Amino acid sequence: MTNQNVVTPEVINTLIAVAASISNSQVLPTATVPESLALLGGFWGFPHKNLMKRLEGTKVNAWIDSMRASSPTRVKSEIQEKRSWILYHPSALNVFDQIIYNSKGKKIVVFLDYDGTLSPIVTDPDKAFMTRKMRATLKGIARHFPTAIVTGRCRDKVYNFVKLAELYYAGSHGMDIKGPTKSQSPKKGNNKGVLFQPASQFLPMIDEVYKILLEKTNSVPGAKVENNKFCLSVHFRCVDEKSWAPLAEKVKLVLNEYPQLRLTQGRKVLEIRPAIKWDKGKALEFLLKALGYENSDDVFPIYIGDDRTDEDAFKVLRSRGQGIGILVSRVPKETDASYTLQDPSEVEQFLRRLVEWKRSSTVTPTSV
Ligand SMILES: O=P(O)(O)OC[C@H]1O[C@H](O[C@H]2O[C@H](CO)[C@@H](O)[C@H](O)[C@H]2O)[C@H](O)[C@@H](O)[C@@H]1O
Repeated sequence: MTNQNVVTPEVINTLIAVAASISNSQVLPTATVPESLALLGGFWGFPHKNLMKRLEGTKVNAWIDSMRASSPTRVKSEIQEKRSWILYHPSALNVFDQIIYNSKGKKIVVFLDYDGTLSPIVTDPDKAFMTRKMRATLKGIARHFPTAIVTGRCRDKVYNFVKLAELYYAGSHGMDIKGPTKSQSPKKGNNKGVLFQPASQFLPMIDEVYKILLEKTNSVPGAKVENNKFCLSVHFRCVDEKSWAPLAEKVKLVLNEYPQLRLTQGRKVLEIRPAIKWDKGKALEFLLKALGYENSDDVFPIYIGDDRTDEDAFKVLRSRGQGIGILVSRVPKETDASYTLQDPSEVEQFLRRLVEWKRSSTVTPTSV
């Protein structure tokens, strides 16, 4: 039995909380789903996993359908469907006490995606700032728990947004890992030296492809190519939908010359990365090992993320039967996460509760 299935007296509270969250759930706006979504045959917003596999290397039309589905803001939602999704993936805020109960006696380790989790999705990727409140909460989290940011972004860039030296950073979808440069708890081991770059041999190739993509896409208004060091992002959030197909075609043509690279999708972004067996899930495992929890039952990892790439980490937690995955989403999506939060402000609330709980449960010796 995994932690996620433990039946305790608190389960009763959980069920009450879930029932409350269902009765509070709002009816989502009526559908404006592109027809292509229906063709994808899967759940709203997330094309079915098997289908996604088939999409890699197939016709550009399939990619376009998937591009349309990559950042759904409105879904065809029957109240019943939304309710059943909430039932299977309750709000982590509503089941907070249950989560704490399940973590009893274990060391909580916190893993956080950046875009869409700690910062809201904005049109300009260079302006995806966290709020001051989020930063203060994150500082509190890092004071009490080992904490890592796991992101598709370049590690240096995400560091410039977060600016907290006490965290672990796993950039480029986990292909660029670095430990804290400042320790919050010097007594508890020192992982400052942790540095892992499993795709370092791809650096020259990524730089080369970056330059080619810049040149090939500059005729597409709104397209933006971002160099994330070991990965590249081709953003189409600001591209007219009519130009999505030509843009995807250009990217695919370039990648045909580079079979060592693969193309995946995030939220209105095409992502190019080395075709190695490394992802956010592997980064999570690597970090747990670095922290001394490789084969330990005494750890309770909490991973919060909003993107398809975060599913690799949710899957790892499920297969280890440890900790919990929390998906950040307002709409039902196919996911391996156990719980949900609606947006970065709910993520901040959840993290703040974690800090408050830790503070109140830490016994401070009274002076005589
Ligand atoms: O793993 P993540 O931290 O979620 O990073 C994934 C991508 O995030 C960024 O793009 C996304 O956020 C942008 C800012 O809100 C938004 O404009 C864009 O449409 C989103 O896809 C980042 O810019 C990418 O390089 C990352 O791959």
